[in-house]
Amino acid sequence: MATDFKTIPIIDISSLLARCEDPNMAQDPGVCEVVKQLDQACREAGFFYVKGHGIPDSLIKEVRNVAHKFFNLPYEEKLKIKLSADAGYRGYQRIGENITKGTPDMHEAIDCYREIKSGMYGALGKPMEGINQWPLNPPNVKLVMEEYIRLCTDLSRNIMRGIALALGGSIDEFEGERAGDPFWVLRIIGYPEVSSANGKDLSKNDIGCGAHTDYGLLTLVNQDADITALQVRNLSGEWISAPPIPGTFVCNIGDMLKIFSNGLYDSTLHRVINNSPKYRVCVAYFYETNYDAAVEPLDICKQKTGGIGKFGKAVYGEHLVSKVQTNFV
Ligand SMILES: N=C(N)NCCCC[C@H](N)C(=O)O
Ligand SMILES: O=C(O)CCC(=O)C(=O)O
Ligand SMILES: [Fe+2]
Repeated sequence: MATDFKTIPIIDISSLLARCEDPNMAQDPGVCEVVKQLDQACREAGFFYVKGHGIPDSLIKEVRNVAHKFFNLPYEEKLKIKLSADAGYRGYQRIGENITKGTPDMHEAIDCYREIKSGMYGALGKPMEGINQWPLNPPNVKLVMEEYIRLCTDLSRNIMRGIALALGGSIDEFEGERAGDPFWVLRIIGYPEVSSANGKDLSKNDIGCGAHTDYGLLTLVNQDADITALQVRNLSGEWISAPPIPGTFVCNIGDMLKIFSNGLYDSTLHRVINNSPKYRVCVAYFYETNYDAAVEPLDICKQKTGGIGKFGKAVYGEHLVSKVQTNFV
């Protein structure tokens, strides 16, 4: 984030999506307009809303609906899919189990990752090996989430095509060894409401998720309507709210895109505070590079930023593992 933005822009990406399979898409005026807006949003805020994304609203709501049903179950039921290092950090974490910068977060969640078959990435992949622990109750979670992940993956790939053009690259800049085989992460998150009964007190700000950046390329946030809780930090340190807007996802840039773009785009700090009297659900989908991608500034981005690489090479899988290994109590 390079500016004191006060609001988060809304970008209608329908004309980008309509041309995404066209090899001459970069010449299309409608695509050019979306690309221009993406570039501005990524430079200024690192956050934007996408509308015209094509994912059915019924599925977006169903995803949050099954999440509410799961979090409403008794603790013993939720513990049946408890997260552990042995399960590849997949599964359910209770409120306070996730830690951000040393402070327990006031959220519970189910973490899911693209599956890694045993030995697939050698020692690099080992900590994340495991199969996802989908709840059996409510019964349709796996089915709904797998369909949702499929659509979010397609959508993200297409947004990344627009971002590739925005950076002055070719449309397939983030294909192949970079992100042709994207690793994805799904976090199904619940933030308790404000009430003295669960230890939350109106007079203090309990942090649902402390200030952090996301780890990969792009995040798609599907948040409950009517509760404003997500906040994004601008250059002077003010927290700008990202309220839910019907028909949109909140979309933000992760650490790997910051490196690829040589800092032209930043992975903006954000946090979550649910000060409402209602339990809040958010389902965050993270589109990441190939698990074993070696990420370094793109030449086209170095040229735009003084010619010198500002970041060394990072291996995405190492970055992810260093995070998950310190994220839990
Ligand atoms: N995969 C992602 N981005 N997860 C976001 C969780 C952020 C909080 C985490 N404890 C942290 O400190 O990173
Ligand atoms: O709950 C939200 O709105 C965002 C959650 C988030 O930032 C994350 O899980 O990385
Ligand atoms: Fe985040």
